[in-house]
This record gives sequence, C-alpha cells and structure tokens, in this order.
Amino acid sequence: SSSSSSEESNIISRFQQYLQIKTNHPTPNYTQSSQFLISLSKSLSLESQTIELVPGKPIIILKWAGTSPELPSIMLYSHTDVVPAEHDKWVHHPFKAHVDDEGRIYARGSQDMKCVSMQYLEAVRILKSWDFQPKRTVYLVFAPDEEIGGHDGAEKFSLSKDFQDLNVGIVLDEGLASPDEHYRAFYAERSPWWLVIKAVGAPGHGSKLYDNSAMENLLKSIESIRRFRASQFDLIKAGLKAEGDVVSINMAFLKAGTPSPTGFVMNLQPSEAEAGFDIRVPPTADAESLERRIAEEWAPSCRNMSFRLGQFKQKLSVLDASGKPVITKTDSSNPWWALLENAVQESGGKLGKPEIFPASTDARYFRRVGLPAIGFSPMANTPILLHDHNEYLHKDEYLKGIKVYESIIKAYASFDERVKDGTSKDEL
Ligand code: MET
Ligand SMILES: [Zn+2]
Ligand SMILES: [Zn+2]
Repeated sequence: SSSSSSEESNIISRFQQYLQIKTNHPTPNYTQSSQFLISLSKSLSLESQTIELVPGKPIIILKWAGTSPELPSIMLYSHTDVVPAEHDKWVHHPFKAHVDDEGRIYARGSQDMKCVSMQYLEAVRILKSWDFQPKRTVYLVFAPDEEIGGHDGAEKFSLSKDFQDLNVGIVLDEGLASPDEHYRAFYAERSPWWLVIKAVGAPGHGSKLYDNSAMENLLKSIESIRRFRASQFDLIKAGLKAEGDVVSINMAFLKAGTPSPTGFVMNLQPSEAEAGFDIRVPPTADAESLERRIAEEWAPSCRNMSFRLGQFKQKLSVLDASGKPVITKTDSSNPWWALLENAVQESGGKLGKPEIFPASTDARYFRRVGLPAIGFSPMANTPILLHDHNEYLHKDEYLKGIKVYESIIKAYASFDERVKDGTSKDEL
C-alpha cells in the first residue's frame, strides 16, 4: 500500500541520516550522532541518558521499561564510530548514503554497524506501534571508540556502576554479513594482538654485503612470519578449519629507510627497521606458545630485534579471572541462544551454525564480566564489505533485518524462566 511504502521510505531515510553523520576516525563527530540518537529516542518516548566516562566520548543509554523490572534486562548494543574511508576510491561518496538503482545503500557503516543500531530502533518503533509491552526492560546502548579498541567506550562501561545498574542479562552486539542465505551468529571471538617488531643493525654503504643489517634482520622475521601465515591459511583453504579457528597475521605497516628530499637515500643501509602486524588469536589457541614464537623466532634478541605488543591488554581482555578464554555457551545452559534461533526462524530467516568471530567486537568486554553476548547482524545474501571500499547494504536486506529484530526483541523481552506453560513457579 502507499502508506506502507511511505513508511518504508521514512525508515530508509532515517538510516541514511545516521549514515551521513561523520563518526569516522580519527575525529568522529559524536556530538552529532548523540543528538540524532536522542532525537529518535524522543520520537519513540524512550527514556534517554548520556554518560561520559571519558570527556567527549558519550555513551547513550535508551530505556524501554519492562513490566517486570526485577528480571535481568536485555541490552541491544552497538558502536557509533566507523573506520575511515578513502573517498576517491568509492563509486559513491562514503558519507552520502546514496541508494543506487538496484537498492544498494552505499556508506561507511552501512554494514559495520550503523545498520544494526537503526534496526534496533526501527524494531522498537514497530513493536511500540503494536502496543507490545516488554516484560524485561530493554536497553539500547550506543558507545564510542570500538574501532580503536573500545577502551574509552565498552571497556570502561562494562566495568562501571552505570552498567551494573542496568542489571543486564544478555547482550546483543554485531556480527557479520553472510554471502549466502543463512544469517550468522557468533558466540566468541578472536583476540587482537597488535605486534610491532623492530630490528637494528649497523648502517653501511648501499653496495656492501654484510650480515646483521637492520633490513636483513627484519626480512628474516618477515619470511618466518609469512611461512606461519601460510600454514594457518592452508588449514582454511583445505577446509579443515574456519576463519575464526586459526591464528591470522597480516602486515599493517613497514617503516624503514633514511628520508631524503626526493624520497629515500638509496645508497645507505638504514640502522633501524620496523614492521607492524595485526594478529588475531582464537580463544582455543595456545597463547603462550605464540608468545614464545614471537620472542624466539620473530623478534629474537640474538638478531638484534625487539618487539612490542601494542595493545597488550587486549590479549588479556578475552580471558576470565582464571585465565580461561571467555565464550558464550550455545547449549541448553544458555536459553538466549535457542531463543535467538527460534526468533530468527519465526521471522522467516535461516541461521547458520554458531561461529567464532574472526575479528574483534566490544562483546568481549561484556563476556569478560560474565555475561552471555551474541554477535549478530542480520545481513544475508550480502558480500562482506566491512572496512572495505564501497561498503553497502541492500535496502531489502536492511528492512528484513528489522523484522528479525522485532521477532528477537519480542522473544527476549517476554522470556521469563519462572513461567512454564503459563504457570509461574510461584504458583506451583
Ligand atoms: C582491535 S579492537 C576491534 C576493532 C575492530 N572491530 C577490529 O576487529 O579490528
Ligand atoms: Zn569495524
Ligand atoms: Zn563493528
């Protein structure tokens, strides 16, 4: 009908407006995103609260009060920041949110993860229009800085009194697009280790062959790292392991050479050389043996090398107090998993097998404090384009995702383990 198609265009236009806010690093405009989110919350009559655990880094908490507020609440979580985009390499400007003739919405954040933030809000809008009453309180939380490690966002929040006060029982956070028809859901994730290795060595004439130059020392490590990378990649190529089950390592930068006005001095072998790597470590991996490998093979002091694990804390952030990796159960001990599966199915969607998220999300901070957290972004039949050029989401997939969240929020907010077959335990 024409009224539903005009509602559809309102929904898409709200998504576009959010995508057009430049919350990209290194200077995310959190003032504007906060204003936008709060204005939407007013239109939905949700209570809103803004907290700044770090000045200039707002966390927005929207509350839809439940009729049984004593029950642990549902937290629909998302991050507000996005990674930068190289404007000139995109077919459509990354902050215009252009919808092409096919219905694809192009924008940085269209998959990661402004879609999810807006889908939560749209689902709440629809449930409210049906007069649905949540039993559990539903919180929508929008936090900054995920893309730079989450330290001033989710990490501080997860440890705050403000968070404790929400009495959260289950966290939903981001997942990944799926190229096939099955949505994907994640119960754990790899841990990011950001490694910088540095070599030093005697400088010398560019024509001279000698041992122990900084470049030679660094290259030996790079060769060893590449062999390790290939061994891990081979496991995936052979179909023996999933992406989330191997250690990935990719070079992020190379820094060496003696600058000159025209580039670099060519006939001087530099005395220092550095390389940086993004490593992702699955919860099942032997972290100690990887650390040994770094110290002994990739940055051995006998080869004049040293290393820094820049985000060393990250390594610990996925371990619980007893040193075990934190994962969310997918068996019957965690009712939220089955509820999600059923809810997705009821909305007409299909869900694949539980997976380990290959990159990292803020969910790890909530798992660390003992909460179940599920990574889920309802995008089926969609190429995985997060952090890539020409990130897009088709408007029909976006709209379908709203239906999926309607179903999930309804199921989650109604869930009460005290009630079986309509009879509460108190009455038994
Ligand atoms: C390393 S913190 C997480 C940032 C981003 N989500 C990533 O996986 O790279
Ligand atoms: Zn991201
Ligand atoms: Zn993300």
